[in-house]
Amino acid sequence: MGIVMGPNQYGKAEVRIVSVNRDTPRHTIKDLTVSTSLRGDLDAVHLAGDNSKCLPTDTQKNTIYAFAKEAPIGEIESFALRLGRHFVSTAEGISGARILIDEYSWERIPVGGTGHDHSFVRGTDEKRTTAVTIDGDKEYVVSGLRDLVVLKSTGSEFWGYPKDKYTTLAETRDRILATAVTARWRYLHTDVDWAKSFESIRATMLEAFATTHSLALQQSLYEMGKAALEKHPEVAEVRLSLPNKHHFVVDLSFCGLDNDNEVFYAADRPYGLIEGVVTRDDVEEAPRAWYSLPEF
Ligand SMILES: O=c1[nH]c(=O)c2[nH]c(=O)[nH]c2[nH]1
Repeated sequence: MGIVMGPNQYGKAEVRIVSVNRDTPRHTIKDLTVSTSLRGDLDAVHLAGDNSKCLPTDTQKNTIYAFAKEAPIGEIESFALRLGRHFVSTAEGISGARILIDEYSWERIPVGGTGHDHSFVRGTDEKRTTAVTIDGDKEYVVSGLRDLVVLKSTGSEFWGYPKDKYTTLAETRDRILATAVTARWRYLHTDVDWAKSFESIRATMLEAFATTHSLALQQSLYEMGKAALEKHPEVAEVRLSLPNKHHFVVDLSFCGLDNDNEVFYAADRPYGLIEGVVTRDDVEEAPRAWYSLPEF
């Protein structure tokens, strides 16, 4: 019997970077959290502490900052591909890289018609995300979003489920349906207008959430993924993680009042967690694209 080193990766996690484009007096900003992970011939550092092929995580961090200065960051997918390709092509023994980026939204402070030139207000909590994986000569881009909070005040039912001696939930033909969408979708190639594709997939999933008369959050999940795939041939699969943000009708009978789905108690936990993969049935699976990704 022997003991061997299994799969591993290493890098700098959660590098915070804010980049200001000052080319004109009307500045633009990018606010990102970037994580790098390198993979490859790393037995020596694990087995013997031999660092000769261990590009320091500190250098990885510096590379992120330098790359942001050497050329415009652009879309997060392009920046992640630039970084990943750099590490794999220049670092000895490194054959793979995973670059994770979360982008935070800033909006111009609404001063004058088009907003202030260099003053911004943090947008919503929603993050745009990408996870780029380079594995030898293969490249995978999985983009998405997190914390997109949505709610339907009607158009949602939940009934017809099995009952047993532990069941207390009442069937409902009308309830609030609310969730914070985490979605990631895998692109089939890298020849993509990343910003346009992101905006359209987001809008398509929102429309599907709104227009689906939901008999279960699971059904809404499927409809959201399906709508995105139908409209976006460049996408192979969509993975969704949807916490069911329960809203309970408050019993106002103690003071003789009816409550016709007007006053709710918004519970923060526990919550149902509805997760699923919506995929084309004619594409190859890509487990490497998803390996060790948060939430999936
Ligand atoms: O849309 C729902 N799906 C469930 O699986 C579930 N379970 C539950 O208690 N409420 C709900 N709602």
